[in-house]
Amino acid sequence: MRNLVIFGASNILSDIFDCAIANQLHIKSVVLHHAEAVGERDRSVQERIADLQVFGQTPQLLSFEEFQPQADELYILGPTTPQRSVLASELVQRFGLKFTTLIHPTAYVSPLAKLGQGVFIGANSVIGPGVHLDQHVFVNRGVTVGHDTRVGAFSRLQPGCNLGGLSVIGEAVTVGIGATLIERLVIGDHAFLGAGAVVTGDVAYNSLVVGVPAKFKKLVNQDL
Ligand SMILES: CC(=O)SCCNC(=O)CCNC(=O)[C@H](O)C(C)(C)COP(=O)(O)OP(=O)(O)OC[C@H]1O[C@@H](n2cnc3c(N)ncnc32)[C@H](O)[C@@H]1OP(=O)(O)O
Repeated sequence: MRNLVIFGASNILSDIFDCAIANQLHIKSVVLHHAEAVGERDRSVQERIADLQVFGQTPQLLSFEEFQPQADELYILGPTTPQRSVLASELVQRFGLKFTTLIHPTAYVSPLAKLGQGVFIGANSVIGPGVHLDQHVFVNRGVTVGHDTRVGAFSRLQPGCNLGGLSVIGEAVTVGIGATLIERLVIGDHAFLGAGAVVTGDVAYNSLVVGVPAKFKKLVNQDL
């Protein structure tokens, strides 16, 4: 069994656990690089780790300072930690880490798609031919990405969103839960497409769009 080390915690940590278990990986540790902010409707990383006991898994919780790479480990970033790109660069510079891809066995990834390092693909997602997911893209459950669409580094595709073909999605973009994008769009870096939006036109960088059809709401400053 290969050992998985996860950097950063969030509410989607359990999805990474789930995918690791489905891939028969041993979840060795969760490394926190900043204090966890647990809101009153959240569950803590300790509670999530406790859930794993029934599978005989007891990952260690480590601080960033305690982490030292060991032989036979696979690495992946947690999905929603602040400044994921800064964390990834630091891990590469300090330790020369390479990140694994983690794909749920129920997902379909076209053999004609390309995945960068650190890409996560959740259960029942479908990645079409000619798609390119750049490094550390996080694809949640039940997402479809149409043929030849490119998704930039550190972007997040939330559950059940559907992306048409031939689009170019920037870096650190969030596509909200259940959003739909028609084909041939250009979405700027750090844009946020709200839950359930139907996006029928290009979106400028740092813009939040919401609604059906999606309209500009405000500027956002997403730091993924
Ligand atoms: C497994 C999981 O749980 S994964 C979870 C994944 N989660 C998501 O995808 C959620 C995505 N988040 C959203 O869609 C949020 O509503 C956000 C990020 C767009 C809200 O952004 P905020 O900056 O907090 O905006 P705020 O809530 O103040 O709303 C601003 C305005 O936009 C409207 N608005 C916010 N979200 C939406 C939406 N999805 N669709 C339509 N209108 C919306 C609000 O009603 C408000 O309108 P008003 O100005 O007329 O009052």
